[in-house]
Formats: sequence, structure tokens, C-alpha cells
Amino acid sequence: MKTQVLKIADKTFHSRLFLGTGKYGSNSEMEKATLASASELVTVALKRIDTTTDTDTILTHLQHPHINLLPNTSGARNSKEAIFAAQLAREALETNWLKLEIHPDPKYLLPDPIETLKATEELVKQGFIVLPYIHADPVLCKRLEEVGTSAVMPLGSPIGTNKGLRTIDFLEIIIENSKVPVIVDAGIGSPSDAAKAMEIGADAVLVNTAIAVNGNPEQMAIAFKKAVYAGRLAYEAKLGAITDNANASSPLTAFLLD
Ligand SMILES: CC(=O)[C@@H](O)[C@H](O)COP(=O)(O)O
Repeated sequence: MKTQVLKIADKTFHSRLFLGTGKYGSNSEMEKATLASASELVTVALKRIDTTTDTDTILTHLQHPHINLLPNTSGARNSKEAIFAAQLAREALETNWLKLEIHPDPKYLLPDPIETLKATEELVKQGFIVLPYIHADPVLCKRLEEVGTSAVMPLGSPIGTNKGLRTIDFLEIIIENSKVPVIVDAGIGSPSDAAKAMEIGADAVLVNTAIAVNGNPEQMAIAFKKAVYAGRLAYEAKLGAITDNANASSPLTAFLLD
């Protein structure tokens, strides 16, 4: 059974699992896991792109017709650095799609909301399709919509922590109010975290660490693929209401009258 396709800006996606490409043991391991996941959108840090050779680079391993590249500005500490990185990425990868990441603090890698809003506004004016990585802040999401963001990418928990959906209450508010796709990004540590994000109505999830550093990335990628599919299927079918009182599954009357 197919789930609804996801539309972001000018592209449609059949898979709602987006992947990072860092932290793998090798490029070929990354390629195998990415293909196993069936992901159609993968993010690549601009600083990891080697333009001096076209052999065995991260990019050569991502050359598959169904895979779209989403360059990211990881390492940028403010809007000026992010805008510069975005322009280099557009030149190098010939795409105007961008995952905007501005995290000046090296310990928690938390995104700077003020610089992110400023950079989004400018990059949209410059013709970029901007997908900003942000804290799970419903107010910021609205401000980003106003300046033309194409999606929002609120965090579940800090990057690389595998702590799961620590921000779930705020993710639910964002999902309820968002007019653009909501992609839960960062901290998703297990397939069940990904399924939960999809069940509450996230449009997609982005996962890196939990797959890349696993002993068997290919198998874990398949587990995430199935979890994202299951979570979305359940969301579209609509989950049952949670109640305080018990409700018997079969009638109790006949037994009580005997
Ligand atoms: C690669 C990338 O974009 C990460 O910065 C992203 O936020 C994923 O986080 P995890 O590594 O926690 O999955």
C-alpha cells in the first residue's frame, strides 16, 4: 500500500526518510545504506565536498537518479557565513536547495534562531529553497513561514545524541499550525522514534547518526525505512483515541448474567 507523496517546493518524494551522509566508515558503506533506505533526499555538508577529484568522493557515491542532494551549511556560526556557504554550495552542486544550519555553540550544536531567521529571509530573496534546522519553536516556525521558508526542520533532541523526541510537545504544536512541511531532524535514535514522529503527523524525518555509526548501517537503514512507512501509514489511517477508562474488547453482559 502506498502512502501519500510528500511535496516540498518543486519536488515530490515517495520516501519520507531523509538521510545525512556523515559519520560512515566509508563512502561505499554510506552508499549501500542510502540505497537500502530508499531515501530520495540526502544532506551533504559543503565542507566535506572534494571538488579536486571526481573519483571515490562522497558525490560519486550519491550519483543515483532518485537521490536529490541537499547541501547544508554545517559549520556556519552566523548568517553571513551561512549565506556565503550557500552560494558556494549552489555553485558546486548546481542546486538551489539548502539545509540551513547555523549552530555557533560546539557543545550542544543548538541552532541560533535569530541568525537563522535573518539568513532564511536573505536566501529566499536570492532564490534558494531553504529548509532551516531550528529548535522546536512554534513561534519561530511562523516567522520563518512569513519570510518564505519551504519547510521547517525542528530538532527532536541535540544532533548526534540519539535521545529521541525530547521536544515532542512542541513538535505537536508546530505540526498543528504549520503551513509548510515539518521535517523532524536530529537526535532520532531508533526506528521507533522515527515512527512516533510520523504518527504525530511529521511530514518527514532526517536521520544520520543512528544509521551511520551502527555496526550494520544497511540493516539499520532498512529498519528506519520500514518504521517511517509504518508511522506514516498509521497517521493516514488515524490512530484511535486515548481514554482514561478501560473499554472491554468483547461484551461482558452474558457472562455477568450467568
Ligand atoms: C547530517 C545532519 O544534517 C545532522 O546535522 C542532522 O541534524 C542529523 O542529526 P542526527 O545525527 O542526530 O541524526
